[in-house]
Amino acid sequence: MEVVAYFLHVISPLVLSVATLIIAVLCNLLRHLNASKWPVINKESILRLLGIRLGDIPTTVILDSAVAVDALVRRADAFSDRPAGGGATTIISNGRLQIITTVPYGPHWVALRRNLTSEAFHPVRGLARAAPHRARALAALVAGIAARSAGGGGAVPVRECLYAALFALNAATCFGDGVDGALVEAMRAAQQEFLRILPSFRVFATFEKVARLLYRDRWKQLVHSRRRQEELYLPLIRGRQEWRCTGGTTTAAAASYVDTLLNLEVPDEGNPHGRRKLSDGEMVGLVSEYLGASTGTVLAVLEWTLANLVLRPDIQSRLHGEVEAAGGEACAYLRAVVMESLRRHPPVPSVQRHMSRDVVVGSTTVARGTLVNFSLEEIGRDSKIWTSPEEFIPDRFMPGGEGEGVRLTIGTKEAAKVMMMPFGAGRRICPGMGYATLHMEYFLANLVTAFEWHPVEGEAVDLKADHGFFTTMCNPLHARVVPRVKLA
Ligand code: HEM
Repeated sequence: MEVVAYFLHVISPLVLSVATLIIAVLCNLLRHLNASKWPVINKESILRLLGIRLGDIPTTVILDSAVAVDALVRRADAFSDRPAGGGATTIISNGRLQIITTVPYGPHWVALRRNLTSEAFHPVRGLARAAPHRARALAALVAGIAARSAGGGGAVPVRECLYAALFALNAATCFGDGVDGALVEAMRAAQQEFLRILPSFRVFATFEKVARLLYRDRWKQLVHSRRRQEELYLPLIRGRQEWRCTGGTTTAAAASYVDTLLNLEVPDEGNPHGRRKLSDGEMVGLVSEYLGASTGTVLAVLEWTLANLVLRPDIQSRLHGEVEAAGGEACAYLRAVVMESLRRHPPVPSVQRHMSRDVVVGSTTVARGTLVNFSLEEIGRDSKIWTSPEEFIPDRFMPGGEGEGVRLTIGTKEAAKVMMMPFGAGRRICPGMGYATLHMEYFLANLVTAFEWHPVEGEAVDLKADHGFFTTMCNPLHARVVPRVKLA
């Protein structure tokens, strides 16, 4: 028996590996002789044959909203950790440096998250603090679109315009006033590139050392993009720190996210009762998380919404009328349009939890070590809940509609009537929900007030999705934009 066990555990994998390599070499040789008949053998297929799946963890997928709520909200004690290796900062530091998204549930997470929600995203103080930055970003956006529209005839690259405006706004709430425009632009370019390549770093989530050997170029890219962030963010963080040390004072009303991070103390891992300041590496990661999450998500929702408005002039014209009539007050139809966009095109298509123990979900037991993937996209398009779920129908969120009164903050009391969860649920629900909702409504209301949005002649609006780090339009929206009033 022992001989058999030895063969199974030691010899057979070796034999299998050598055999696989021989097959790979033979296949590739034969491909050169008859290219159409033989499969391409590359690094990924050899690893698959060897049974190694880098970045892959046993996964259970949840598509049902009731099961999702039961797990994320009612069983929050077991569903509060994400899988390791989710962010570049964490991967590159081998888990030593953590950001809000990656830190395991516990006192460190509480400190980081509370800092964000009680300061930068405080529902009154934080959002009021962002108001002047928001107004400036809108003015620049409207002027930029008007210039690109060339009086109503030109095709406006909508994503490009939105990206510049939203990033400038978030850079201002992050670093405070007075960051040089060229530097903001360099940060935007670096962050956009970083988000583009981020999904490919998933291979480092498991067997990191092996993955680093096999994917050397990808690792170099990861290191390079992280260095670039350090080059760009650290001087600004240090500048803010020096300014404070030399007597610069920040009133609560003017504090930036970086100011709150400089004040913050987190639990000291080496000293059970001690607290410590954040390191440079942690701050760079947290700033990158803030800029990436606050820009990429809102940008995606606004672009999807405008695309739907271009395709549906009736909805656009009603939205314009209702926003004008509301005269700056809350507008139910505006809220309905944003809700429908979040339902139909959630920028974060799924949320993950990592199980640290066996747990029963629905009728199955999910084993320790499993990754549970909750599909927010499928939940928002569940035909058992929504009529014609693929259609863009904001009216479903108006009085009498099937989505009337749907709430996005899901506590145990609301758990029974959950129909969508674009911001996730449970303890790790998105902390940026209020900030994002305010900005989506603010920019959308102003963009339909300032312009009419039309298709570009000869160019179809394509609603195909690109499932990158955020779900965005595969083909960025171009629109013919006509100013409604003569802009000064
Ligand atoms: C339309 C806008 C947004 C959408 C749809 C969205 C969606 C999400 C989702 C689905 C999650 C995962 C929740 C879970 O695991 O249950 C999340 C987490 C998170 N979001 Fe957002 N988000 C948005 C805007 C923002 C903004 C503006 C920020 C600002 C920095 C932000 C920062 C974060 C952070 C830090 C987390 C991790 C929270 C934690 O682990 O405790 N998000 N978001």
